[in-house]
Amino acid sequence: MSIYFLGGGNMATAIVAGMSKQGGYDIEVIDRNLEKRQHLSSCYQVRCSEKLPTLNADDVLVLAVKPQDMQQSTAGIELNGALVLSIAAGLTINTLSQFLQNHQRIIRIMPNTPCQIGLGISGLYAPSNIDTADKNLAENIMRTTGEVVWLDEESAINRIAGISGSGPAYVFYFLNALQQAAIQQGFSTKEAHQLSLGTFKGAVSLAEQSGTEFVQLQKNVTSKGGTTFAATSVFDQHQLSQVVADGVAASVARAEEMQQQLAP
Ligand SMILES: NC(=O)C1=CN([C@@H]2O[C@H](COP(=O)(O)OP(=O)(O)OC[C@H]3O[C@@H](n4cnc5c(N)ncnc54)[C@H](O)[C@@H]3O)[C@@H](O)[C@H]2O)C=CC1
Ligand SMILES: O=C(O)[C@@H]1CCC=N1
Repeated sequence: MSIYFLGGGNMATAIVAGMSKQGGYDIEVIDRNLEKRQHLSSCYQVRCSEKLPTLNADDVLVLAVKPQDMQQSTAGIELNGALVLSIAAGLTINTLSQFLQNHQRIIRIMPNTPCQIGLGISGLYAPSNIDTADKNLAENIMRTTGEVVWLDEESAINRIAGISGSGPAYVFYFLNALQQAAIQQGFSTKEAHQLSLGTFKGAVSLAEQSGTEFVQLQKNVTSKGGTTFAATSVFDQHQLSQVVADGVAASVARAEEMQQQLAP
């Protein structure tokens, strides 16, 4: 059995990194970009090529090109019954099946970039025609990259994209904002980076290890009339929680809109 990746960009590289670290998989990445192929084959135990070969029924094809490139990229593929795992946002099983000559052995996955270091979290959805062996295969592949959550309905893929799929970008956004604020307070760029990252690392590990609710952990930092309260009061005035919820809703709405636009 070989695992083929169609597209060797950011997300495919993150998954390949996780899988390579665990080992035991025969992986081939297909990318039209020479630099990407050179990067992948020099960093990981993978073969790289420009064109997908004819597949066998026991192979797995991971569709990892941009949603807008999927139809063109999959034209003429000879699957011969291979299992297809699609990580693309906004492309339903139905749409993918139409791109792939009515192929029916398709599982959707919504991963995220921390898969690269084995700390990803991926949502998986399989329609009712998919058997347990295929589900286990998909789950085992994604477990090499982190946590796995099975979803009961396909629409949940759009919703999980707005939380954990896009989520690392939200965290980096806040990290950068904290770094910029530290620079405004007179710290060097390097110090500001260390302070922001160290704060996140410590807070996330504390939340994980203590198992305490996030709200309680926030209270534990916040002295009455103190400095934290002064900061979080400003966040509340700007309704930062609502801003986050609106951002997530916009992400989910965009996935739904892409679904409409990209359906044949
Ligand atoms: N980046 C992320 O955090 C996440 C991305 N995804 C999904 O993953 C997919 C890929 O996204 P990224 O990796 O971010 O994009 P990317 O642009 O980094 O990678 C796409 C790759 O596909 C290659 N490509 C395009 N057409 C091709 C073709 N016909 N044959 C061979 N290679 C071709 C490009 O050269 C590029 O390297 C998307 O469908 C996206 O919705 C899902 C979850 C998270
Ligand atoms: O931005 C995107 O469309 C992709 C899907 C989830 C994360 N990145």
